[in-house]
Amino acid sequence: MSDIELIDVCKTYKTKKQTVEAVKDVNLSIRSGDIFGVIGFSGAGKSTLIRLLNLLESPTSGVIEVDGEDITKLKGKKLREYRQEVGMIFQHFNLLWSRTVLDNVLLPLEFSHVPKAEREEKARELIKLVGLEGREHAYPSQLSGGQKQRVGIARALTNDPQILLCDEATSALDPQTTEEVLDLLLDINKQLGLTIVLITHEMNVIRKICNKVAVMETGRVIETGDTLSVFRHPEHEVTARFIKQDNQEDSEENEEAIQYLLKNYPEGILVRLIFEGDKAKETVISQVIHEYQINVNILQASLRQAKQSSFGTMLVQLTGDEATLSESLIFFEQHGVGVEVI
Ligand SMILES: Nc1ncnc2c1ncn2[C@@H]1O[C@H](COP(=O)(O)OP(=O)(O)OP(=O)(O)O)[C@@H](O)[C@H]1O
Repeated sequence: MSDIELIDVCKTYKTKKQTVEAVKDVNLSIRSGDIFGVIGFSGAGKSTLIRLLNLLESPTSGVIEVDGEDITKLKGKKLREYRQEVGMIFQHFNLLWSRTVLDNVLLPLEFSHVPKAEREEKARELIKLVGLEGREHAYPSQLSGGQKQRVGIARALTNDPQILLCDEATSALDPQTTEEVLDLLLDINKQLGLTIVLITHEMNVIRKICNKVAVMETGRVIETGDTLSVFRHPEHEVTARFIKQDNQEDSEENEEAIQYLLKNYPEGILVRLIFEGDKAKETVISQVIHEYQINVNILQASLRQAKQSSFGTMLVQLTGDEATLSESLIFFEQHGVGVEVI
């Protein structure tokens, strides 16, 4: 078990020149087994939040409870025990370059005085779990970025943590490798029942593996909820910007293509429809054609994979008289289809 509850958490840094409210009035509920993503632009307060969770920092005010216990009050043995329950992986891996894969994974086990035979067995088991069997004696410099992060993950799991914190863990990796590392994190979440809290500035990371998301801006959480519903109905402009960035990175539906479509399909309106799952869209579109005197011209369609489900976007040209077009847009929304007029 590892439910995490942040209640009115604030962290203020005071320097000679200024006071920075890095984390401000944050309330979050992270359930055991969640993959909880925190997204925000640089300076939003993500790293501070993660440092509060692993107690590298303590809050200026507020409470952080893990399974009902206020961790900010922990001292001595209890504090050490809590720290063991929390594993962490980093953007730049933080491996020791003079040690082999095996020795890097062994290090935390040496610190916690696990008997020699036992620690070697444990390290080898974890190296296998992360898919690096056979590379035990390689040095970090001989590994690819994805392999280095796998070592980071194995090392983070040595003390059987309940919580894994990921600090921009895929930001230094190419898209293909990012995909592989995210798959591994999903696997670990499922196999070991770990709660994962990750911070990122990449919305595709959130979409692919997080079931919950919180969006931060200037220290505050401005939006939070199930990933799918946040993607379908972003309430805040910052969230919409992150989603747009994700759409543009992964599909050809970029600004240039839209300009081309607007120029070549000047009649009526150009609309982006957002469907959850892949099933209902044909039905809704044929209902619209049937009920309203409009034409629907499908220009582009894509299906995006999210953790809990898939969701699709479709770029369509709708032509007909203005009042009927407006009614048809309302019909789409009433049938659970997101509508964005371009
Ligand atoms: N130790 C510190 N002393 C003073 N100010 C700090 C300290 N740590 C962070 N800050 C300030 O707090 C704010 C939030 O920083 P934080 O690093 O948590 O944001 P972030 O979202 O993680 O951004 P980035 O992705 O750039 O690290 C920033 O204005 C930062 O300058």
